[in-house]
Amino acid sequence: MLDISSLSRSYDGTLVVDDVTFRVTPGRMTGFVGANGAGKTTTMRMILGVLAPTSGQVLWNGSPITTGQRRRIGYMPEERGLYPRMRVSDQLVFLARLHGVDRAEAARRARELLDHFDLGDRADDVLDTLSLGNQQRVQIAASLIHRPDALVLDEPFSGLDPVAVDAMASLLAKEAGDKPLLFSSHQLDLVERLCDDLVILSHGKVVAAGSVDELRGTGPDRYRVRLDGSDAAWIRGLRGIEVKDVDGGTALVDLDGITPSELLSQLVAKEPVAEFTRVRQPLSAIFREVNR
Ligand SMILES: Nc1ncnc2c1ncn2[C@@H]1O[C@H](COP(=O)(O)OP(=O)(O)OP(=O)(O)O)[C@@H](O)[C@H]1O
Repeated sequence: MLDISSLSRSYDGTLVVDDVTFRVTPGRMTGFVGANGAGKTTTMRMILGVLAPTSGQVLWNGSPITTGQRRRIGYMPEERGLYPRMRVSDQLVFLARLHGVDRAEAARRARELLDHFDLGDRADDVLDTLSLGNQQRVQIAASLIHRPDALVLDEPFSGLDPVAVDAMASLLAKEAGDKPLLFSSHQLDLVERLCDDLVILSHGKVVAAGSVDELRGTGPDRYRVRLDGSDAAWIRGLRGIEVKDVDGGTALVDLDGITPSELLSQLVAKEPVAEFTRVRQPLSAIFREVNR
C-alpha cells in the first residue's frame, strides 16, 4: 500500500504541491490527472525521493518509506532517460543490473518483456532507430525490468496509438498484478476506461479522489427518456424534475425532489416509454467542473 500523506512542495515560496493526500491501492490502477502545471510530476518525484518534500511524507504499508523500498518502485520519469544510442536489450539489462539483478536473470527478463511488448525482433537495435511509440514501449519495459513492488509512471501512454495503448494497458495491469500502480495522463477518455481509482489535482491540491464509479456518480441525478411519441415537450409540465433538453421524442431530465420510479410512473401514465436510462457524468465533465 502506497500512501501519500500531506505532501507539499514549494519553489521560491510558491506552493506547487499543497497538502496532497491520497492512497494508491494495490491491485487497482490509479489515474493521476490535472491540467498542465497542476503538480503531478512534482508529486511523483517526491514519491520516488528524487525531490524532497517541503513537508509531508510517503508511506509504504503504513510506515515512512525507506530508500530500499523506493528502489523497488518501477518509475517512468517525465524526462524519460534511456540512452538513445544504446541497444534496446543492453539498455534493459544495464538497468536491471543497477537494481541488483544478476546478469542471466536480467537478460532473461529483458527478453521476456521485449517479447511481451512485441519488440523481440528489435532487441539488438539501437534505441533511437525505433519509432517514438516503440521507444515508449521500451520505456515502460524499463520500469518493469526489476519486477518492482509498485509502479509510478509519468504519462506512460503519451505518443502511443489507441491499439498500442490497449495492449500496453493490459500488459501493465498484468505485470502490476496486486501491486500499487499510479500513472499520470492527460487523456481523460483513456483514464476513464483504464482506471479503477482517480486523483484529480488542480493548482497543487487534490480536488477530487475516489473510484471512477463513485466520481462519475457524483453529478446530477440525470436520466435520458425516450418516449414512443414524437414529441416529448409535454414532460416539461411534470413536477419534481428539471428538463435540460428536449429533442423530438427524447428528453434529458435532472430529478429534483422525486425518485426515478416516481418519474417513470408519471411518464408511463401518459405514454409508453421506449428508454429510461441513468446518464452518468463523463470524466471530462467532472474535470471541467473541478478546474473551474
Ligand atoms: N524546478 C522547478 N523550479 C520552479 N518551479 C518548478 C520547478 N519544477 C516545477 N515547477 C513548477 O511547479 C508546478 C507544477 O509542475 P509539475 O511539472 O509538477 O506539473 P504537472 O502537473 O506535472 O504538469 P504537466 O501536466 O504539464 O506535466 C508548475 O507551475 C511548474 O512550473
